[in-house]
Amino acid sequence: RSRKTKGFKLPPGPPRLPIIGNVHQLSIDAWTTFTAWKDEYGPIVYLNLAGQNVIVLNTLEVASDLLDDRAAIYSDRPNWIVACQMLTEGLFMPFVRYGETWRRMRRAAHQGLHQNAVEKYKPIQTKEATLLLNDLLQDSGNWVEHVRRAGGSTVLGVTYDIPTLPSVNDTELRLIYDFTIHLVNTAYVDSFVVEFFPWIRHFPAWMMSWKARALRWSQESIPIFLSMFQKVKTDWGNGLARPSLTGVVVEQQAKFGLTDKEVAWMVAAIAAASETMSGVLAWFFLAMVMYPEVQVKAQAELDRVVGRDRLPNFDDMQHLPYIRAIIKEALRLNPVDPLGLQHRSIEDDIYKGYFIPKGTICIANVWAMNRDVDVYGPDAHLFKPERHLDKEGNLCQAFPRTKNEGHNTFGFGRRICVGRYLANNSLFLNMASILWLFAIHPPVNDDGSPVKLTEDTINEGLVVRPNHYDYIFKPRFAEAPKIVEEALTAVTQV
Ligand code: HEM
Repeated sequence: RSRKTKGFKLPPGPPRLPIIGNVHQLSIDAWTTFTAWKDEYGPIVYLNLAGQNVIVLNTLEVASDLLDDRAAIYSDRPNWIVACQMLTEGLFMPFVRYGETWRRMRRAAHQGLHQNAVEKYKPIQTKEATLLLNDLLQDSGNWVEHVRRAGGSTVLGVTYDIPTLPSVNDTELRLIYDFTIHLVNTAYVDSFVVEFFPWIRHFPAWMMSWKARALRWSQESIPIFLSMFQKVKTDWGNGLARPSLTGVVVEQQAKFGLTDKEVAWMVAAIAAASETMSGVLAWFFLAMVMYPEVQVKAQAELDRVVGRDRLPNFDDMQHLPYIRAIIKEALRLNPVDPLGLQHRSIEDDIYKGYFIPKGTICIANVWAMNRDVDVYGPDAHLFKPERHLDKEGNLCQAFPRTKNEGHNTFGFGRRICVGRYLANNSLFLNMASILWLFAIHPPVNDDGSPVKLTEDTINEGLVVRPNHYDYIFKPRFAEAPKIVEEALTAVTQV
């Protein structure tokens, strides 16, 4: 402890046990525990996880003060032994430590995904949104697979210029999906204890079945990522590739100073983000049936602006503020990542009279911030798109420090989600098109009674989704399926 920090206390927190500290108090839905602790201990809660200092940031004020305003200190990631060191060679972008390699990756990713750069991906997003409508028309019972396919196919199209993937079981989609799920599960569940007792990692693989398994699939996945990247690089060199994120990076690879292996990992991390999109759409469907008046209002806006002779498109975006407010509300009320991604501090710090030691892991309780009654009012727990609109019905920036989003679901500071513009565009076109085409009705039991809907969650590791429900999708008007069919012919001919 330096002289500067001497005499300052750690933030308050729950009592700890010897050796393990607060480890036993963590659960799969830790955001509910953290939110309860907010009332007891305040906006910053200190935990000790078997010697590791952790702070939970429960309000936007403290999270933004530290992770945004003091980003030079709070932009590192925890040094996860399994996820970072053992399985991804320290190169999986969301886990990469704050330093030169991350800076070079981030610059390259930004170049391909900033607000203007994502314009060039709109044709891919339009095609995928139309395909999704058609899939839902043909077979709405499998809406989860269709939504997952569309999200994955969009992101893989954007990253590797891969043509539309027809099935959720397509090889590339499965690879990315399995890789991410394995990574998250191995890192957070199977090998959890290694993070707190690092010497366990040296135990032989036969004593820890996850270790052999994890090393095997990691070694199998890496060459596939490299070959997907190499294909785009070769096509780009031969003038065969269409616009893609990998293409953008390959074109300026020397400028970014990234090796082939670093680009391959960076792009794989971006492709792995596709699951987030299907999670958000799952929450959107639930909101549309739990709040039918919102659905009706959105469809009135679509009828007024788009009409019933064509599908919505990106040119309609600025004229559909209510739909855009629905996107914000879907991301706010039930964030797919209720605890964001952990940051880590690289220097001792003093904040609000508390000592925050160097190396502290910072967990942003996004769920609590997005439902904070001091920010969103007493109806913070309700799905209410109007909160993002002014009296004239135009989008307004009612919630300072949320980077014009109206929520905190894309994270903070220098590590804020680099794919957020792409994600917002895809969410817009999917939500607008689905609401244009379908009236979404709540599921019913075999005896015709309504199924009880709740906001209970399923934590899949990478994303937190609602329980599965069999919604009923009915075209809103007789000509709609024909219009979708014509639009499909047009986009698949491009
Ligand atoms: C609605 C969907 C999405 C949500 C809710 C989301 C959320 C997040 C969050 C919370 C973070 C961590 C921010 C922090 O550390 O404070 C993050 C990081 C990241 N996201 Fe997203 N994301 C989404 C979609 C995407 C998409 C579509 C892509 C790629 C095209 C993407 C690529 C990334 C990458 C590469 C990082 C790591 C950034 C870094 O560590 O510097 N995300 N995302």
